[in-house]
Amino acid sequence: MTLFVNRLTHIDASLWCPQRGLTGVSWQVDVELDGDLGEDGMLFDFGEVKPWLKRYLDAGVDHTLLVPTQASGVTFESSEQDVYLRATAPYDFEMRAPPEAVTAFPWSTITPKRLAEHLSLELMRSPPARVNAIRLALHEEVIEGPAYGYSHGLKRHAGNCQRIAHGHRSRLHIWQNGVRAPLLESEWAAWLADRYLVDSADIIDEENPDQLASRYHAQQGEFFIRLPRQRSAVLAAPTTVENIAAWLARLIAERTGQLTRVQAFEGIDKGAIAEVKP
Ligand SMILES: Nc1nc2c(c(=O)[nH]1)N=C([C@H](O)[C@H](O)COP(=O)(O)OP(=O)(O)OP(=O)(O)O)CN2
Repeated sequence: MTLFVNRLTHIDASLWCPQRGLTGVSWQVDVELDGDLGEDGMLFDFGEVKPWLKRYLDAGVDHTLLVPTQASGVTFESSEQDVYLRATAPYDFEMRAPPEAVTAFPWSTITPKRLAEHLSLELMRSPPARVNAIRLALHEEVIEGPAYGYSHGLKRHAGNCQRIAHGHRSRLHIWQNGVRAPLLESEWAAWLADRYLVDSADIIDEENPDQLASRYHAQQGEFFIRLPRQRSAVLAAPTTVENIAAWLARLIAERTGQLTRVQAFEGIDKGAIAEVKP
């Protein structure tokens, strides 16, 4: 017997991509379980499937930076105290963080399919009662229209969003004077794609003006990141989705002189709306 639950939860993370660099991802998670029925006629109570899988993902890959340690140009060092990542392609990148902020794989590239197979195997090391096979599938949300992936960290967040490089793949909706503005949506989504969004308060001095470095202390420990300034976007506030929506609405209203409303998503199905008069 096979039990399935589609879109059971989602993973929000960042990925070190040898072609694109730091990339924000959001993957919907589907699961199939093979096994035998119990006396209650169930393979595994649906009410328990979600907490079981979410607990595992939240304690693992979710809200981490996924690193393919065999990718060309990648140096990865880990100790009990912290992990250090240096990459040289497609651009110079450095990150230091507590170990739980990173998930490293001895691979040259990370794809949703390969990651799903790996997670399925790992879950099978300690399967739920009566389950004899686990198959996860990870896929991007189907988005008609513009979408962009970004990475960030929220140092004041009490949970895993404090991690300096986790990300999301998000829709972007823009209205001007009450009318959807698809051209602006495409332009701004393209500009935002694969950027690192940073609070100006967390930026530290860099000898090289082309580089941007950010350092902060949060509940989980010390975080540091450095990347080219042109791969970043600087906000004068923490990079919550509320502040991202307000920042974008203000920028677009100023540049176009029109009443602008922005619905910014943080990953799948949630976000914030801000409206700014020029
Ligand atoms: N009001 C806000 N709350 C939170 C924000 C925010 O911008 N505004 N941001 C975050 C984090 O950035 C985080 O990445 C959001 O992740 P989320 O998917 O909400 O995390 P959870 O695992 O807690 O949520 P699930 O729906 O359970 O996956 C947090 N809060």
